[in-house]
This record gives sequence, structure tokens and C-alpha cells, in this order.
Amino acid sequence: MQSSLPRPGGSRLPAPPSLSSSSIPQPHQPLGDLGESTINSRIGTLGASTIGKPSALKTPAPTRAIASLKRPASTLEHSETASDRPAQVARSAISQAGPTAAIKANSVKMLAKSAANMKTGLSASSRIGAAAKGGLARPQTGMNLRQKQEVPAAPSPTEDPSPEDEKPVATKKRPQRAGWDVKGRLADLEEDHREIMEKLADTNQQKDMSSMKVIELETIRATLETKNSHLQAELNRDQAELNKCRMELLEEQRLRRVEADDARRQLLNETDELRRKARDEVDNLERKNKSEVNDLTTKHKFELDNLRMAFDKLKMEEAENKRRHAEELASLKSAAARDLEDAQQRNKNEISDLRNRNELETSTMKNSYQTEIATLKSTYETELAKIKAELKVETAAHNETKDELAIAQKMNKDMRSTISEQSVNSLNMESTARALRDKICSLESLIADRDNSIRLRDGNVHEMRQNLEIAMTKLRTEETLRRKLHNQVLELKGNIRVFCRVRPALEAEAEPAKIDFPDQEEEAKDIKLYSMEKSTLGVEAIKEHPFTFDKVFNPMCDNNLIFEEISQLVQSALDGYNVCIFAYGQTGSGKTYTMTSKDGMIPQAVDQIFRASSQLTEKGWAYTMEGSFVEVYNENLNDLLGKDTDLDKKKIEIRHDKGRTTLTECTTIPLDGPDMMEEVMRRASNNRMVAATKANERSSRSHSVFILKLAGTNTITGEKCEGTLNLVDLAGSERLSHSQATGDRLKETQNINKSLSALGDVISALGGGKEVKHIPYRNSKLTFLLQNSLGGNSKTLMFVMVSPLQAHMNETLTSLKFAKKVSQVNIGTAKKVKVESTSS
Ligand SMILES: Nc1ncnc2c1ncn2[C@@H]1O[C@H](COP(=O)(O)OP(=O)(O)OP(=O)(O)O)[C@@H](O)[C@H]1O
Repeated sequence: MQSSLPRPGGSRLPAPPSLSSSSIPQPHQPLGDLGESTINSRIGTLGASTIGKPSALKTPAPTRAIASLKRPASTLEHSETASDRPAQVARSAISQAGPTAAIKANSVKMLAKSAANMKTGLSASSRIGAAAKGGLARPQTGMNLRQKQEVPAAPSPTEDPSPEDEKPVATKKRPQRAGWDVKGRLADLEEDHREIMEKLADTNQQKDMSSMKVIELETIRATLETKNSHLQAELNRDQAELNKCRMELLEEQRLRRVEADDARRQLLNETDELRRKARDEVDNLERKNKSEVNDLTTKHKFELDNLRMAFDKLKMEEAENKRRHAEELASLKSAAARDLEDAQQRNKNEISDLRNRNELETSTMKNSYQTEIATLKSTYETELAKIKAELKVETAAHNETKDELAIAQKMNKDMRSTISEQSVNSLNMESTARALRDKICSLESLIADRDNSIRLRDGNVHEMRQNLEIAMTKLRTEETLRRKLHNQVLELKGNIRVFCRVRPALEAEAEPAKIDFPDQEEEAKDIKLYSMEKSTLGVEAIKEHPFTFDKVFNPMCDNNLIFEEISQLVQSALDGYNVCIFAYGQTGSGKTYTMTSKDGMIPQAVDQIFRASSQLTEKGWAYTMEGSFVEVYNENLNDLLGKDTDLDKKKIEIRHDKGRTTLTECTTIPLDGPDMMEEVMRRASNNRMVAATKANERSSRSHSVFILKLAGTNTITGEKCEGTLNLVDLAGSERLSHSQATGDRLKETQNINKSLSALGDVISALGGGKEVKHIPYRNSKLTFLLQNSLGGNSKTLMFVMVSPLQAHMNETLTSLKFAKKVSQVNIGTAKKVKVESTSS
């Protein structure tokens, strides 16, 4: 059996030097001399690699070995009778079982040898007996017998070429006994038999331990899976709850903010309105008051001035009257005095005349004169009384004026009281204004209260924000945990996963192959194909070809369903892993349909990445993405996003630096949104069409690689990550006979074979573990391009595409065998691409 993967072209790939010691279980590997630790470590490796591969767990290697051990038990019974077939039986036991079986087989062989020895010994003893009877004890015969007995014990390369015979089960070395010492030799054989049985018991114990370990590992795997699903469900529930809370919180915040704003605005409006009204009222009142006071003051002043003037006039009139009366009185007095004097003079004259004349008459005359004086006196006195009465009237008038003045003064007083009343009014108004001011103050305090409550609400909002922040931090922690768990789950599932997809038969296609999907309703991991095989005798019989992969998709499965299965792997690229997804299969098996059709893996992967990255922004992650699309044709790289005129002309170099791959002179398009992807796909398909005119069916004869580079930074935690997603549509894997191809076709064929077998070699070498120092990435452009995305630091998925046609059965079987080998490779645990974090 060869240790290399089968060459996609049907022939086997050259065996990589390390593959004999790789972790792929090799049925013919010499395991008889493996120690317990080695066995345990193998079991450990098997357990680790088969966790997450229930198919593998169905018949784990040790169990298979145990199962096969049951067979030697029956063989043991036969071997005692059929002593001529011991080596053959042992070989078959070894080839079917592991190290335990090797030991068992050894014991079977030993028993067989013992039986043979016994036979020989018995025939020798009978012959000795016969010789003794004849009296001839011939040592020669003894020699011959010994030689005969030693023949079956000697390892013969033709009889027993298996490596376990090189190191047989050790039994105690015993002194050689003479051929005639049958009893002694029988005792030795029994001793050997006992030792072998002891070893067999040991081996059984080891086998039981191994079984226990397998059961233990299975339990761990089941627990891990349950735990993981619980955690995932919890995480989903938490996330949903958190999203709901966040939405509610945001809605509440928005409502509160709107409410608070409305209230504040209404309050401010009301306050402003009240203030304005109060101010207007106060102003009006003050203005009215002032004008009234001014009016009254001017009126009073005017009236006072009038009164004063009237009073002054009256005073002047009084003084004038007084003066006139005094003058009149004085003139009357002087006139009266003059009249009196004149009269007196005249009288004197007359008297003297009269004295002279009639002294006698004087007395009579004296009386008349006296009477006249009395009359004059009374006239004078009447006139005086008259003047006095006039004075009295004047005085009364004066008093009247005085009264008027008093009235005016009273009026003035009234005016003053009115003014004071007005002042009181003004004071009242002031108090009203003060009350209004108080009201304004109370309103202001109300506003302050409202402000306080708003501040309180703001505090609540702040608290809610803090809670939200805490929730976000929790969410971020959970996101980190999710990433870890997600990647742990994927690691448990194995780093190379193989999915098989059978496309539906197209309308024009006839004669479908018989293909069964035995467990589609359950795990969907199995596929069974049936082919007609001719036996050596020329009899035709149906042969079953069962295969088990990580997932099998029947023709009814659409691209969406398939993407669901790989979406977790795509997510890993966002988490900072290098991911490689291949589509492998013969031409027309559905590779391009699966990878690049409208709802194919490439557009859906990019869509998911955009969706997931935008969801991650709220957890602080910001991603930049750029895409390149290249074609590997005839071991040359072509830029599918560049100018079509550069195809097959421009030389693109591949450079690897610290785990990063760059392509010189290759177009890289920054992807800002899923719409950009349409442009990328359009350009790539245009260039492929142009290329197709250069070489017929070129799409089947070239590998196309879509490279999406993702760089993420968490602005909150300072984490950084870089991942690459490679989506590869491989060239058709069908066998192409070199002899039929010539010229360009031959070159194409050689290059396809070279790159596909290089891919197989790289995967084989990766499965060789630490002992393999060299991984032959440089053997082809394709493997060199994908160097950083194939191997320990990456996660790989291979789609093996299957055509449903009977005509393609042979190619299909070859593809499935290749895929089976790939699925058995364990390339170790993927590690995140290391990027220095900005946080300390
Ligand atoms: N799952 C599917 N459902 C419907 N039609 C499919 C499916 N898979 C493939 N086809 C059809 O089968 C045909 C061949 O498929 P496709 O071109 O994808 O094969 P391919 O392996 O990429 O071939 P090539 O190597 O020539 O590129 C196409 O017409 C495609 O539309």
C-alpha cells in the first residue's frame, strides 16, 4: 500500500518521505513493537482528531483493532489443527489489527510453531522408539530430526515477510534440548505457551484500557458539544435580550428626552409669557400711575397757582380797598375837617359878625349852629357808619376770599390726599408687581425644580448609559468568549474539513448514476455509490463504494443551505484566522456554480463578512477589507481585476513576509460595501471571458482564487486582528491522458496535474506532524500562493464536487478517494494571525 494521496489523475501521488510516519493510520505499519505510551499517544491523537468527526468515532481505530482481534481467536483454534497456515493467519490478523493484534498474532504463530514442533517431536520419538526397537540408536537420525524441527522456526522471507516477525514476541531463552528429549521440549513449549498467554492477558488489559479511554474521550466530546451548544444558545439569548434592552433603553431615552425637551420648552414659553405679561402690566401701571400723578400734580400746581394768584389778587384788592377806604376816609375826614374849618371859620366870622352884630342873637344863633353841627356830626357819623359798613362788607369779602382760600387750601389738601391715595395705589401696584415678581420667582423655582427633575432624569439616563456600557462591556467579553468557543468548536471539528456536494442532473443529461445518501435525515455525512465491476472470472456484480465526510449535500441542497454550513468558517476570518475554501472536482461537477454563482460561496461570504463586521462595530470593532482575484493558469498568475490586455503578459510575483502574502502588480480593491463585490465579480468574469477566447475551456483549465484580506481594530479594547479568506475554484480534476494531449493542451494538463498533486503533497506533508520538516509549498504556484492559508495557522475546507452521471462514475470515485485521504489528514490546531495589540 502506498502512503501518498492518490494522484487526482488516477495514478498515485509520489509518497512524501514522511508519510510513512504520519498520523494517518497506516494499516501495514509495523506496530507490534509499539510501547504502551506510544499506543496511548496514538489513541490520544485519534481521539483529538476524531472529536467533532462522529463518523470517525463510529469505528475508531482501536475499536477496529479490537474487532479484528476477535477473528484471530477463531484463527487460533484453526491454527492448532492447520499447522501449515500459521504465518498466513498471523499476517492477516496483523494486517487487520493494530499493535495488540500483532502480539496476538505472534502468540498464534508461536502456538502454531509449538503444534508443529510437537508433531515433529512426536514423529521423532516414534522414530526413536522404532530405532530402539531395532537396536539401532543412530545419532545421525537425531541430528536430522533437530534440523527438521528447526526449519519451521526459522523466519522465511517468502512465508512471513511481515515486519512484526523481525521482532517476534520474546520468550525465555532455554538450553537446546536433544531431539529425543521430547518431554523436556514439551515442557519448554508449555512454558512458552504460558508466557504467551500471560502476554495475551496483558494485551487484553491494555485493550480494555484503550476502550475505556475511547469511551472517556467520547463522553468528553459529547459534554463539550452540549456545553458549547448551551453556551451558544445562552449567548444568543443574552445577545437578543441585550439588543431588546438596548432598543428599549434607546426608545425610553428618546421618549424621555423628547418629553423633557417638550416640558422644558413649554415651561420656558410659559415663563417667558408670564414674565412678559407681568412686565407689561407693571410697565402699564407704572406708566399710567406716573401720567396720572403728573396730571394731578400739574393740575394741582395749576390750581394752586390760580388760588395763589386769586389769593394775591384778593390781598391786593383788600389792600387797595383798605387804601381807598383810608384815602376816602382821609379825604372825607379832611373834607369834613375843611368843611368844619370852613364852617367854623365862617361861623367864627359870622359869629364874630354876629357877635358883633348880635351878640344876643348869638345865643339863639348858637343854638341853631349847634343844631347844625349836631346835624353835620350826625351826617358825618352816618357817613362814617356807612364807610364802616362798607369796610365791614369789604372785610366780609376779605373773609369770603379767606374762606375761598381755605376752600382752595382744602382742595389742595384733598388733592394731596388724592395724591397720597394715588401713592397708595402706586404702592398697591408695587405690591402687585412684587406679588407678580414673587410669582415669577415661584415659577422660576418651578423651572428650577423641573430642571432638577430633568437633571435627575439625565442622571437616570446617565445611569442607564452606564448600565448600557456595562452591558456592552459584558457583550464584548461575551463576543471574545464566543470567538474563542467558536474557534474551539471549529478546532474540535478538525482543521481540514471535507464537504461533498452532488449536483442535480441537468435536463439534457441522461443515465444518472446510482447514488445513495443513507443518513440525510440525520447527520448527512454518508454517501454510497454503486458501480458495475467485473470479477476476474468475467462475472459482473454491483459494487458498493461508501464514503463518509464532514457533510454530504444531496442534489436537493441549494447554495444557501451549503453556505449555512460554512458561515462559521467565514466568521473565523473576521476573528483573525486564515481560511481557505477549495472546490475540487471534475469539469462540470458544479465547482463554479458553488463558488461564484450569484448566490455562491464568494458573494455570500462577502455579504456575511459585511453583515458581521457592521454588527461588530457596536462592540468597538472597525474592519477594513480589500479583495483581489487571481487566476493560476499554466503556472502563471493573472490579475482578474486588472486590464484584460495584461492577461498572460504581466508577471505577478508572490511574496511572503511574516505570515502575510502580497502579490506584486496585482489589483487590490478596497471593499467598502457589498455593492463593491458586484463590481469585483463583474470585472473578474469579464477578464475570464477574455481569457476564455485565448484558450478553449480555460475556466476548467485554470484555478481561480478570490483573496479577501480583513484587518480589524477594536477601538475600545485595543485588540487587533488580521485574517484572510481564500475562496478557490480549482481546475477540473479529471484524468487527462498525456498521450492524447499535444501542444498547449499537453502543457495545460501537465500544469494542472502538477498543481493538484502539489496540493495533495502539501496536505499530506502537513498531516505528517512535527517530524516533517519540509512542506513542499514551492512545488506549484497555487500552493505557494496559499502558503500562509494552508497549514497550522489556517482553517481549510474542501468541497468535493460530484457529478450525478453514470458516465462520470470513475472520475467521481477518484475524486472521492482523494477527498477521503484529505479528510483523514490532521494538520494541527489553527492559530490566530498574530498582530500586535495597541493595548499594553
Ligand atoms: N447545484 C446545482 N444546481 C443546479 N445546477 C447546477 C448545480 N451545480 C452545477 N450546476 C450546473 O451544472 C453545470 C456545470 O456546473 P459548473 O460550471 O459549476 O461546473 P464546474 O465544475 O465549475 O466546471 P468547470 O470546471 O468547467 O468550471 C452548469 O450548467 C451549472 O449551472
